[in-house]
Amino acid sequence: MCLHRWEDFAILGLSPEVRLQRKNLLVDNYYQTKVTRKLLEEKGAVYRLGGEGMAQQFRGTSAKVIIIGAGISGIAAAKTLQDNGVQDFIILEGSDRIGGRMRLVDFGGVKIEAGANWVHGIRGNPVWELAQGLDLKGKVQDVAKMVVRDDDGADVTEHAVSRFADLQRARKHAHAMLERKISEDGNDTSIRVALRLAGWKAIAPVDKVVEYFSFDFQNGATPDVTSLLQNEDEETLVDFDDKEYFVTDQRGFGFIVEEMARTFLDKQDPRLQFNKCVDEIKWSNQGVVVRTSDGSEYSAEYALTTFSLGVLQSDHISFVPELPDWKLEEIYQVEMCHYTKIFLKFPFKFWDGKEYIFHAHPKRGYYPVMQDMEAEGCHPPGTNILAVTVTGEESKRVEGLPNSTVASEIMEVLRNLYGEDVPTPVDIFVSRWSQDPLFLGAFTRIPTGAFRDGTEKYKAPVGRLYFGGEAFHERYMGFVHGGLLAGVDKAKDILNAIRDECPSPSDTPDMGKPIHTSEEIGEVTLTGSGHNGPWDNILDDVKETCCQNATTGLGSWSLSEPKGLLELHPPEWQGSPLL
Ligand SMILES: Cc1cc2nc3c(=O)[nH]c(=O)nc-3n(C[C@H](O)[C@H](O)[C@H](O)COP(=O)(O)OP(=O)(O)OC[C@H]3O[C@@H](n4cnc5c(N)ncnc54)[C@H](O)[C@@H]3O)c2cc1C
Repeated sequence: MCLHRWEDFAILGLSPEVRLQRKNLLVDNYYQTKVTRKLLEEKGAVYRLGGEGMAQQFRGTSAKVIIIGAGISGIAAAKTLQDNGVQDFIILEGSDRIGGRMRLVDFGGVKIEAGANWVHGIRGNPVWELAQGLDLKGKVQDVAKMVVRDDDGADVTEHAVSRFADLQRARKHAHAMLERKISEDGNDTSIRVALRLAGWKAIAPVDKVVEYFSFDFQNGATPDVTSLLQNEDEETLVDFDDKEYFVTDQRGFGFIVEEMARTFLDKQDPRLQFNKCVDEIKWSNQGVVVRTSDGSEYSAEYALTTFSLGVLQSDHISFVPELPDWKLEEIYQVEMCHYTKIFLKFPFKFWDGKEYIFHAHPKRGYYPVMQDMEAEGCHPPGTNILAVTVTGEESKRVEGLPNSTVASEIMEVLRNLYGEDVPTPVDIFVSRWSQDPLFLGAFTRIPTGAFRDGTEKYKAPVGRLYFGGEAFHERYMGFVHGGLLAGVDKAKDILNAIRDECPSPSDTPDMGKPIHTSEEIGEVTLTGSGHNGPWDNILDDVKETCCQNATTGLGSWSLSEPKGLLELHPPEWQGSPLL
């Protein structure tokens, strides 16, 4: 950290009793952190977080960086910091596990995925590389292995296949329209408008389910409210490929996050703290103070949130001061979609042995997509589990119902499709992401007209508070790979900011001459309020820290203690250990 102004010192541990005075100073960052931690953790010293009038009486833990959330984004961010020499971070996770929206659940004798299940796009997808590295079992889905049944159970697959082809043609027209719009005015419209102009109408139940599978099942929302400019480009398809790998590995999709964490976090690593639900974030240009619902406080020079967009848009977190208008505008122009996965266990299997069973119901989106969980390459025969997905408004409705009602609604559908002999399920699981306060929805989606001004502001931090998580990846929003890459990118932004604080002498022409002598660096004077009371101990701590620095090769610091003043004479400039 370069200390330029008097206020900058406040973050180091200022209190009315302690003064840290500046004299042309450039202090080793590692050293400062240690002193600050000692002041705060061991002595419980009260200090002010400086800057913009944000005075804060603080009792808590401090670190260089706080990461909020231990989903794939938070864990990837922490690993990126660690790999680049920043080990002084704390991860605060509201639940008692890592993985976030990658969650394995015991159900009906096997383990099923309550959240993310597919690696979307294989070639070049970093998530695929991680999955391959762990030999994660699963299968590339083959949508051709489908059956489409109308609400009376009649097999209408042939007709549906021709309508899939019609929709594909309409999408090509829509894509041409998208290119034209980009080159002409850049004005957005909905996918619905583009499809209609291309001659596609979804009136018949078969058309509705064909369209549903092509859009809602992927985006979690209808074409009516989905951006043509942002969605029809389908970056994931373009950058990777159209293969979809359905993970059935009994270690779970989230195993990739667990394994990533294992590479840099010890089993009981105190840097990863569970059941720490953040409810307040104070931010400024000097640092961040985070409060959790159990009353604990954490301060850091930088913080990264990886909340889902649903959480960010809720009133569960208070930002102090309120986020600026430009940031709120960016956050509220995108939306959290709703996506519910339902698993039913039956005493025996009675449904079509196809990967996908589509239900063409007059009401669009009414239990429309089912999956045989013992199709080839999935779970073993005899598992007798059927998966059903609902999205959007239906998802919200279904998540508000008790399991018994959801089961009866699905039973009615199944008895229409397969006859009255269909047995009653022995168990049911309904994911309820939209009702879980740690998620409040499934994933981010982009409505029509979002990002008219580009995504720069969306990506930007406020003060020293950075925004990660899948919602903040400009290309792969909504996906596991978006979460992963957003975590890595934001951690790199923080690393860059740390580097910019204390550029090494060689690359800071504006610092004038290289800093090499203690005289040029200056000195820090820590003045106690006398030699009685706790400040004696703090001075001892400072001495101890300096000695530690010396033994860890960070340079030797000379100490003198004339008349209640402790003068620290920095050693020859070594560069930050973080760089
Ligand atoms: C049903 C469903 C199906 C999906 N299917 C796929 C799929 O097949 N393929 C795909 O690529 N993507 C899919 N996704 C999206 C994918 O799961 C996410 O994009 C990805 O997991 C997001 O990771 P993240 O780290 O950004 O966020 P999260 O996984 O949400 O991690 C954020 C973490 O923050 C924690 N947290 C939240 N609030 C607080 C708080 N106040 N204090 C402290 N901690 C807090 C949460 O507990 C969580 O652990 C699906 C999502 C859902 C819900």
